[in-house]
Amino acid sequence: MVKVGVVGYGVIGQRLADGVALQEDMELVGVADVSPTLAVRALKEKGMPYDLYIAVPENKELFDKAGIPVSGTLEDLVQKVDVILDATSAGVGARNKELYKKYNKKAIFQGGEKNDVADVFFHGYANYEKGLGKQFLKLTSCNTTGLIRAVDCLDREVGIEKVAITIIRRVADPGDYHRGLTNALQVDKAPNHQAVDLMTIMPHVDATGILVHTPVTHGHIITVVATPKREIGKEEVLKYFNQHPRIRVVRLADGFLGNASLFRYARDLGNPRGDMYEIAVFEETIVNSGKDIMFAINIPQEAVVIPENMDAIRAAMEMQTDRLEAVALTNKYLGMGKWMEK
Ligand SMILES: NC(=O)c1ccc[n+]([C@@H]2O[C@H](COP(=O)([O-])OP(=O)(O)OC[C@H]3O[C@@H](n4cnc5c(N)ncnc54)[C@H](O)[C@@H]3O)[C@@H](O)[C@H]2O)c1
Repeated sequence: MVKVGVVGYGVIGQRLADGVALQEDMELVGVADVSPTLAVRALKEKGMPYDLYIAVPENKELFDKAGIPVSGTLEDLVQKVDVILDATSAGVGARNKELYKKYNKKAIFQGGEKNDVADVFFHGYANYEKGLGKQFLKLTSCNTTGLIRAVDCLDREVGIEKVAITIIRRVADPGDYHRGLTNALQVDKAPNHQAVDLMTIMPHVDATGILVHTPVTHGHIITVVATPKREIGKEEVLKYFNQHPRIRVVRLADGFLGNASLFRYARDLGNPRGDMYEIAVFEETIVNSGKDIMFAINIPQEAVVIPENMDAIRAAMEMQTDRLEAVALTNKYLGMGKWMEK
């Protein structure tokens, strides 16, 4: 039985571990990672089918806190195995190599490492013989692995002289956050800073909230549940919003279905860059919940703060001492509230 260790229990490492466990002539001694990642937590929840070793011993406390049993350090694992499958984040394998060398163990690195990490750049079908007996092998990347399978298949049958390829590459794996938000939402801890900031400016209002990042660029949407000091209905709320030159009430029924409709409308208006200084309230979202009132607003993030910046100049420079006079001037010069003109 060849004893194998998997270092880096991420997207590839988890699958490598499962793969080794299925080989009847190999024994998976364990897997190693640096911290209680979600994959490591899932390993624990599955009942620790594989022993876990930690690559950064100082992080032991994090594993203890998460109740994840640890069988030793990466160095312990390396000593127990014949060969390591290193599936750590690109570039880390080259550093780990020193440890594998120290104990004279063989290691196989993944596509993210530089080619010079290994003695041979390896593909099971195309150059198996080149890997024979070598200490360090490096696998091809996912695309290259598949590509070579196909080209090698034909090459062995008929001979191939030339290939030209186009790669349409997926940008991230499911669940990845490190390449930005791709098909993913990201939740922040509560209270969100907007609620805290609101209380700084309006200390008489108790505010809290949750923020979820979403991979879109044309504006934020905020839902607000407000508890008024006296009962207030939709009509009254609408009346106040309708009177405000920096708040535009729009209707779903008119085609304002969300942030993108407003962005397009701003472009149709000929606004530079599709900017909108005003927020929009979606009329059909205004609803009572008991004595609370709830509604959704659109925030055009690129331009919405411009008017308040103009106001700040007015205040700082004491251009106007009266608030309404100041904001009215800002609004006038920015051409705000045109939609209110009948
Ligand atoms: N994701 C893919 O589709 C894919 C396909 C083929 C090849 N690869 C290659 O596989 C390798 C791993 O990629 P991945 O997508 O699995 O990455 P990943 O980020 O999902 O996993 C890497 C894991 O290594 C751990 N790690 C980081 N430093 C470590 C250290 N010093 N010791 C132990 N563990 C450590 C991380 O915590 C993480 O769990 C890279 O070389 C990558 O280029 C990835």
